Parts: sequence; C-alpha cells; structure tokens
Amino acid sequence: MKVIVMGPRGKMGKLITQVAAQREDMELVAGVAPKGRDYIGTDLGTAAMVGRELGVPVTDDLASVIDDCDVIIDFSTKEAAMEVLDLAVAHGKALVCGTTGFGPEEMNRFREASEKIPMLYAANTSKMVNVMNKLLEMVVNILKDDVDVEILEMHDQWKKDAPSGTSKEMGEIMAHAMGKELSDIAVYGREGASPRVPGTIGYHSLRAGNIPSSHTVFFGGMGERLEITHHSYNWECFARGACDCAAYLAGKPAGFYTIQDVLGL
Ligand SMILES: NC(=O)C1=CN([C@@H]2O[C@H](COP(=O)(O)OP(=O)(O)OC[C@H]3O[C@@H](n4cnc5c(N)ncnc54)[C@H](O)[C@@H]3O)[C@@H](O)[C@H]2O)C=CC1
Ligand SMILES: O=C(O)C1=N[C@H](C(=O)O)C[C@H](O)C1
Repeated sequence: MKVIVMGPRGKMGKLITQVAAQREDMELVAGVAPKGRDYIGTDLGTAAMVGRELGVPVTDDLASVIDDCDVIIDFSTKEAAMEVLDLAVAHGKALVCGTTGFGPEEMNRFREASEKIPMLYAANTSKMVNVMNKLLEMVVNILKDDVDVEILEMHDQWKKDAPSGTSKEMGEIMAHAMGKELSDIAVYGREGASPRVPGTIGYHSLRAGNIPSSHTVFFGGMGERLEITHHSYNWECFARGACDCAAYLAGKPAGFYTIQDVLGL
C-alpha cells in the first residue's frame, strides 16, 4: 500500500511515518507539510526521524504527489483536513482522517465524500479506547437514567480543540444509547449549570504539560460511583491504530468506514 502522510513533523505525523516505515505492507511515497517549512525538499525519513532515509521527499504540494499513493493519512488541522479531503475526492484516493475539532458541517463533508472514495474517520485510533466505547454503551444500556454521566478528559497544553474528539464520540455513543441527541444534553463545564439537570452529559477538559491523553467517564449513582478510564502513556497506540486503519482500506470500495470496522467491534 502506497502511503502519503500529512504533517510528518507533527506529533502524530512523525510517529505515523515511523510506524509505516516499519511495516512490510506499506510503502511511504511522500510527506506533505505546510509551505515555508525549512524541511520541505528533505528526505521524509530524515524529517520524521525514522533513523534512515526513505528516498522520498517532504513536499508542500499534495496535488503534485497524490497520484503516487493509494491512501493519505491525515492527522493535521481541521483547516488542512478539508483541503486534503477535496484533493482525495478529486483524485479518487482513500483517506484516513484522525484530525479532531470538526463541527457537524465538516463531518457531513466526510460522509458526502464517502460516496466517491473509501473514507475512514476515527477520532481515536487506540484499540483500547474503542473497547472502552463498547463498555460505555453497555453501562448506559443497563443503568439507563439511574446515573449521572460526567466526562473528564486531559491532554497536553498544545492541543487545539476542547473537548477532545474522543470525548465527543463517547458522548454521542452514550446519548444514542439513551435515545437522545448529544447536542440536546451536553453541558460544558459546571459554572452556571448547577444543580445538575438529570439526563445530561457533563464535559470537563483539562490541559497541562505534556499529558498524552486521558479519558474518564464517571457514572454517579446513589451511594456508589463507577469510573471507566483510559490513559495513554504516549501517542504510539494512536499511530499504530492509524496505520491499521489505512491498511484496512486496501482494495475497499467507496464508503464511510470507522475504526469499529477495522477492529470488528
Ligand atoms: N485520532 C486519534 O487517535 C488522534 C488524533 N489526534 C488529532 O490529530 C491532530 C494533530 O495532532 P498533533 O499531531 O498532536 O498536532 P501537531 O500540531 O503536532 O501536528 C499537526 C501537523 O499538521 C501539519 N499541518 C498543518 N497544516 C498543514 C497543511 N496545510 N499541510 C500539511 N501539513 C499541515 C503541521 O505542520 C503539523 O506538523 C489533532 O486534531 C489531534 O486532536 C491526535 C492524536 C490521536
Ligand atoms: O490531541 C491528542 O493528543 C489526541 N486527540 C484525540 C482527541 O481529540 O480525542 C485523540 C486522543 O485523545 C489524543
């Protein structure tokens, strides 16, 4: 599978390049970075600190290399992601997008694109987080309105979006299990929102240091509390999952795919 990685000097792009470079089923054909970066034109292996040259460049022009690839892996920014999406559709290329921070309009654009290309969107490519999502669905199905649901997520100080894409996905899964729309029941922060309205899902975001990613869902009952938590120690689990998602798209027809499909959940 021939792969282009967006943002190969970014936190995720670098790790994805390193993981893809080790895989027998993947061949990196280019990295794409924003214009003006001093590493444009250098070898992708050097730019992404793979430990060896890969013999392919970092370019600032996706259009000039896109026909060489089978799939694009994009963990960049929500603005860049829309440009990548348009080019992937125009050139009929598969796309894995793990970027977060999108609103409903942008998510609809991914859905529309999936009529023309194999499109996989995953706000979290960790296997364990997606197992956790199944547990959350199960808890809500069993406990229903007997519990108050609050989500606390922690990330590094540089993260651009809040709440995290993962916590939005978790909220959507639980709201769906409650037969509700997340937009009708989400409460962001607690200031001005106490006492608690039953049946809502509370959101709390913490940003500090270089915390990789933590998500805890609290189910508050009477005289007891259940907490389900995922901690990542670094970003490797997400990079491995991203490459698994790309490999899953090999030979797939146009359609909207998720990491649940990849993991068979
Ligand atoms: N789905 C998942 O499991 C995960 C998703 N993420 C998401 O991935 C995104 C990126 O996260 P990080 O790597 O931490 O950010 P980062 O800021 O370290 O990296 C972003 C990269 O995108 C590049 N970029 C920006 N505009 C570009 C353009 N027009 N063309 C090419 N490259 C461009 C930047 O140069 C930078 O290298 C965020 O939205 C984050 O929430 C992060 C970790 C896991
Ligand atoms: O920015 C991150 O680091 C992460 N972003 C994703 C999110 O917004 O949920 C996934 C993971 O939490 C790491």
